[in-house]
Amino acid sequence: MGEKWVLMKTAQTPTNIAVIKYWGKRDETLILPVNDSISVTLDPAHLCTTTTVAVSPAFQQDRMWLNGKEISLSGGRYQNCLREIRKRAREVEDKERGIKIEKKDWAKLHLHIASYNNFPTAAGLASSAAGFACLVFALAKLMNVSEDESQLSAIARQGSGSACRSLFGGFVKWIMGKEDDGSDSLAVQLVDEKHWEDLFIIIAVVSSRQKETSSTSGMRESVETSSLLQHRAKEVVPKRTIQMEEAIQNRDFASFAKLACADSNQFHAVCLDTLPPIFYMNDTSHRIISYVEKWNRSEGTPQVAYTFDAGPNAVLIARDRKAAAQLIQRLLFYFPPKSDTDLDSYLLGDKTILKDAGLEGLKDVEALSPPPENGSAQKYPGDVSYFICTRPGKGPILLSNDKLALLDPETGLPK
Ligand SMILES: Nc1ncnc2c1ncn2[C@@H]1O[C@H](COP(=O)(O)OP(=O)(O)OP(=O)(O)O)[C@@H](O)[C@H]1O
Ligand SMILES: C[C@@](O)(CCOP(=O)(O)OP(=O)(O)O)CC(=O)O
Repeated sequence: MGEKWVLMKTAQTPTNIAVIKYWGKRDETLILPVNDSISVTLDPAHLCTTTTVAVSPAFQQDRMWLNGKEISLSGGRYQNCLREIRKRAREVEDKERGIKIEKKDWAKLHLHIASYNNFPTAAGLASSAAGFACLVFALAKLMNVSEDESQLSAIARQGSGSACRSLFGGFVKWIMGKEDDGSDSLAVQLVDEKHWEDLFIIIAVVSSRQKETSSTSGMRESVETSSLLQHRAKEVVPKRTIQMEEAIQNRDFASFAKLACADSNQFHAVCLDTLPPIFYMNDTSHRIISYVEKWNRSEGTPQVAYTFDAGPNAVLIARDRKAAAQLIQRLLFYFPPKSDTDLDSYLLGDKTILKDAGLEGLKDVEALSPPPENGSAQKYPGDVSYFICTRPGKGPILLSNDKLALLDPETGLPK
């Protein structure tokens, strides 16, 4: 194989947000969780990772570029994913270009990987989830791997636990599994993204700075010190998971919202029960919870569910477009943009909701009246960096348009 050909594949993979949280491992290396978790996949049109993987006999070593900068692949998580996917590589032939890679060649061939997140990395928007899922999915396609998405999810899991749930669209369950080798700890799709089309999701990005305690070290400390975590994993989550699956199957928003909010709150209670305590939410997060709770109570039935991962950003899931329009009015009333920010850069993603809410420009935002359910009309301009409007979305896809590849087809280096 003295030739200089480059063979590549590009994939796009969504992020996901857990509505029943994964928090705590029973095996740190294999990344095996202490409980099942359930997530909703977010529309990749608004939040996604794109990854191009390439192989060539000319490459001297495995290399990776993340958001344009070269990063090291020496970490155990990258190495575990690369090893597991290489083990499953099969023969690949491109007759037109006269390229043939035998199964045994993969052990010697090196890879180039370029990845781009269209949202802030390590800001609590699950970049590691989309990132590792995309890496494993793209490599599986390049290497003609025959394993299905669930089996691939068990490899992505070894990059980052939550990544296993990004191999599917819609609602996804990560089954914790029982085996010591992790072979039964994998993701399955509960329903696809068309099952519950009414849902609308608004993310309040409260801070896009990198967080102080990573999920990995935070959950390790919780496992070591929180007795609430033990109770949650043994007694609470098993029942809650069954109820959540039922709520999703029946599109029962009231139960869904009750369970999702309770689970987010319990996860943050576990963080507080950790020694030393971990604070992921801030005053803005707490305010959002309180506004949503008041509004839901005043309506008699939940309009919106909230959930927070290991950071202050709020993920708000509205029961339908009408509720989402009312929600955005409320959010923009309390958290208007700073005077130098225009509405177009303050609200990203699916902007159509602005029209539903009668908000065409900043003048309309300024004219919003205080939500009737809340006694206080105090506003907090600047406390939210921006909003992202999105919906439940589809799983990973292969991009066939070569123009979207992140590596140069001749050199295999970033474009
Ligand atoms: N596109 C990507 N491809 C491969 N790895 C990625 C990608 N994006 C992020 N990562 C990895 O994930 C790490 C960030 O993970 P981290 O858990 O700290 O943040 P996050 O996933 O954005 O937030 P959270 O998991 O709390 O929601 C990065 O340092 C990098 O190693
Ligand atoms: C709060 C969470 O987002 C935690 C995610 O943790 P990670 O999957 O980022 O952790 P590692 O497995 O150590 O990489 C809840 C969830 O996504 O279920």
